[in-house]
Amino acid sequence: MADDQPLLEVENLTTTFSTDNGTLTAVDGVDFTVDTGETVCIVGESGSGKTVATESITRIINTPPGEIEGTVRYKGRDLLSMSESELRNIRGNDIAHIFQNPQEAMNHCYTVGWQITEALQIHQDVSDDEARAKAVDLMDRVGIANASSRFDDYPHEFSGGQKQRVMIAMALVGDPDLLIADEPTTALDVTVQAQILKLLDDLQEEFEMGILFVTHDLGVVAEIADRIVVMYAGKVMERGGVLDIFDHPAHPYTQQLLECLPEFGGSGGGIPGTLPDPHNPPDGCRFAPRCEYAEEACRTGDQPDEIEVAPDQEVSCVHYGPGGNPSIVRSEGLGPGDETGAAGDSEVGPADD
Ligand SMILES: Nc1ncnc2c1ncn2[C@@H]1O[C@H](COP(=O)(O)OP(=O)(O)OP(=O)(O)O)[C@@H](O)[C@H]1O
Ligand code: NI
Repeated sequence: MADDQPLLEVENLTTTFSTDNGTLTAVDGVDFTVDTGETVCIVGESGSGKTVATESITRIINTPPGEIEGTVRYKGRDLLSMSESELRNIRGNDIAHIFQNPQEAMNHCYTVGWQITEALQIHQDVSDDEARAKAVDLMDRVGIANASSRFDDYPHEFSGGQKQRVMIAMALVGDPDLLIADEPTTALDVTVQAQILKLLDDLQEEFEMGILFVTHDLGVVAEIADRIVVMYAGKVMERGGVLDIFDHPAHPYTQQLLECLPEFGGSGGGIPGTLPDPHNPPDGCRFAPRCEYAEEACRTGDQPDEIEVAPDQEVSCVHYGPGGNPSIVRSEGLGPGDETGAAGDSEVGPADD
């Protein structure tokens, strides 16, 4: 792999579904990259297209009714034009997924150890004894205490956090270079959530994985992200390094997401209003109907091209574009020194490590 080539490179990804009410565009021309060893978080409200975008990468969404277009390169190889059998080889081995509900992903009728062993033997030609030893080792590495004695326990004998640890162990069997994690801690209580995030962070270092992490929770993002991609209604609104986005969010949507956080003086509630109908999105910026700064220019044409507003920080907003006046948005946005609590000195701010 060339040094300058990202581990994962997604270009103009567009995923549509045919429904009884016509065609719905869940992901609409999205670009992003993930490098080895970095964590990229896709954030946005429910229905933004985060899951569909990540599940389009390895084509685990059903087509039909879905249809995926664009380019998805993994180590330079285009996954979208790959045969199903080649792709099956990539899934699990090179790219692993973990999901929100470990409950649903597990088989209740088999022991946890058996399930990890089974996953191992799909990927590696190892004897039963070797597979068992490796499974116990993996259980140990994901922090399951007394792994060898827990091997023959059934899923219901594990707590929610332990089940997610088991799912992570199963994801690691093929020694993946990219881990796609879709809200893996959302179903867990806050303490367990923090433990799982720490585990992923440790494993990332150990296994040198890139992580593509989906969440609607900016508190989680602050903990783990290197870079953030903010999605809204199938489009990318803003992207940048986590410190930059928390310190000086440029898009009004990003600003509002941050302002909702209790740590930033918000109520913890959501942004007023709802997402547009994905069958019939509005002209112009998708967020314009809910944006307090929206002007006529925001409601015409397509989603604005992304403009660089700081090194490696880009925003899709008319106010930053040609003829726009960024101070309209910036002046009332969160920024360093803002009295409601700038990211830099708030507890939710990302730890710089
Ligand atoms: N199989 C499907 N058929 C039709 N529409 C779908 C399908 N899967 C997803 N969608 C639609 O695509 C859009 C994006 O959904 P997606 O699940 O990606 O959102 P999300 O950002 O992951 O939200 P959440 O935070 O709730 O998980 C939504 O409007 C959703 O209803
Ligand atoms: Ni989702």
